[in-house]
Parts: sequence; C-alpha cells; structure tokens
Amino acid sequence: MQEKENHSKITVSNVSTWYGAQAVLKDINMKIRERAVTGFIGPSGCGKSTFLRCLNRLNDLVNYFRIEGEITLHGENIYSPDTDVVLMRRKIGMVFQQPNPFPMSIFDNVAFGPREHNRRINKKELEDIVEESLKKANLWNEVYLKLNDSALNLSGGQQQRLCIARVLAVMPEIILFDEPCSSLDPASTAKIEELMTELKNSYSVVVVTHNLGQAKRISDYIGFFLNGRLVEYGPAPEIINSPREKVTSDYLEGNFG
Ligand SMILES: Nc1ncnc2c1ncn2[C@@H]1O[C@H](COP(=O)(O)OP(=O)(O)OP(=O)(O)O)[C@@H](O)[C@H]1O
Repeated sequence: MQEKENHSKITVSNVSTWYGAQAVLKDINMKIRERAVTGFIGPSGCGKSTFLRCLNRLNDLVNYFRIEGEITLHGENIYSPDTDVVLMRRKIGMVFQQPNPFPMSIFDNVAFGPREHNRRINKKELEDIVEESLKKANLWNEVYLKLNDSALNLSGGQQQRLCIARVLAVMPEIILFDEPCSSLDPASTAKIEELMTELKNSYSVVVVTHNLGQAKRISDYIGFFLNGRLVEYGPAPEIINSPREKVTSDYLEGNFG
C-alpha cells in the first residue's frame, strides 16, 4: 500500500549510538511526520528512550554517549557543531515520564521559558502567553484562579499538563513525550491522551509508550523497536492490523515484552 504523502520535519539517517562500549541503537532510519502522532513501542531496554533523547540531543549530557549518523530538522543536522542547542531544544520540546514542575508558582513555571528567551518581555505579553499555553494544555480552567499557588500543590496529572504548557510557551514545532502517563491514574492518562491528539493539529508529536493500548489509540504512525533496531515503521493501522514481520505481531499480541 502506498504511504500517504505527508511532510516530514525530522529525518533520521543511519543513526547508531553507544553508551561507552555498549551498542544501543543500530542503523536507525526514519522520517518523522509533521502534524501527526508517532508512537515508539518495543520491549523494555530496546532503546526507545535513547532514540527519543537523540532527537533533541539530551544524551549529550551523558559524557560516555556516542552517536553516528545524522538527524536533520528542516534539512539542518542538529548534531552539527554550528547548532544552537538551546534554540534547537526550544523547537523540539520534551515532556518526561515523571512530571517535573519547577518549585515555583504555576504562572512562573509557564513564564520561565519566555522570560529566558526575552528578558524584556512585558507583563501583558507574558500573561497572554501563560494563558494561551495553559488553555492549549487544557489546564486553564482548573488553575486560572490560583496562578500564584505553588505548582507542587497540583495533582500528578495537572503537573504533567503544566509541564506540557511550559513546553508550549516557548513555541515548539515538535514535542517529544517519554512515557508521559506512566505515573498517572487512568483519568489523568485519558486527559493527556486527548491532549496529545489535539496537539497534533499544530505540532508534531512523538511519544514513547509501554502501553500498547495507548499506542493504538493515539498514534498515526508506529515504530516498533527491538534490540536497538527499528524493526518496522509505518502508518499505525498497517502496523497494528498487518505487520510485515512476525516478531512485530508476536509483540502486539503480547507474546513477549
Ligand atoms: N545513561 C545511560 N548509561 C548507560 N546505559 C544506558 C543509559 N541509558 C540507557 N542505557 C542502556 O541503554 C539500553 C536502552 O535503554 P533505553 O532506556 O533507551 O530503552 P527503552 O526501550 O526506553 O527501555 P524502557 O522501556 O525500559 O524505558 C539499555 O540497555 C539501558 O540499560
């Protein structure tokens, strides 16, 4: 079946990675589509998080990490020595497994990035960005009367939506989610899934998930990783209903992992 033409934002070419002597990712090639949810699945330890973190160079923080190959955003290699890493990470935001709000007010959490970006931003501009970001993260109605309260007093699910608002406030193009619901209850999980589905109208969303049900519910494209290789990648209905590889169907049927 011919794949529907869709613009891609990120192109990954021949990416292999190592932690010290341990090879983790092996020759990964893929294009990540614009305005779609791309889900990465696979058993524990297969390299999904490592790969996600390659997409905004978070592994740079590990000094024994090494990468070969190329990852381009709009045709520019993000691993080029000329890359402004701070600017690149603003375009490619990340939401982590554990909600990690800063120990400051709800307002200041969302205002943090825009203030860093533009020291002379005025109060009204900042208030508008905070309101808009909280609305896009479906949190505004729950917090607009207590913007000066500590973010740490919010529930886990609210904290995760605050972290999403914090990413949105710096106007990213791509949002990476690393198992964003693994610490949340089913109701909070449903809200984050709904939000990811809404966000794809304006952003490219990439999500690592252990939860196959979640991958099936929200993904437009799915990549199945095993032992550091991208075994299969394509439109979600094809991967779910007629995977090419037997190992993919075994995983989807819950036979391992
Ligand atoms: N900072 C690190 N230092 C050394 N090894 C690491 C580091 N992070 C991950 N690894 C190793 O790399 C391999 C892939 O891990 P990774 O977390 O990317 O897999 P994963 O598929 O996301 O797993 P999980 O689903 O359990 O989170 C594992 O063997 C892991 O131990």
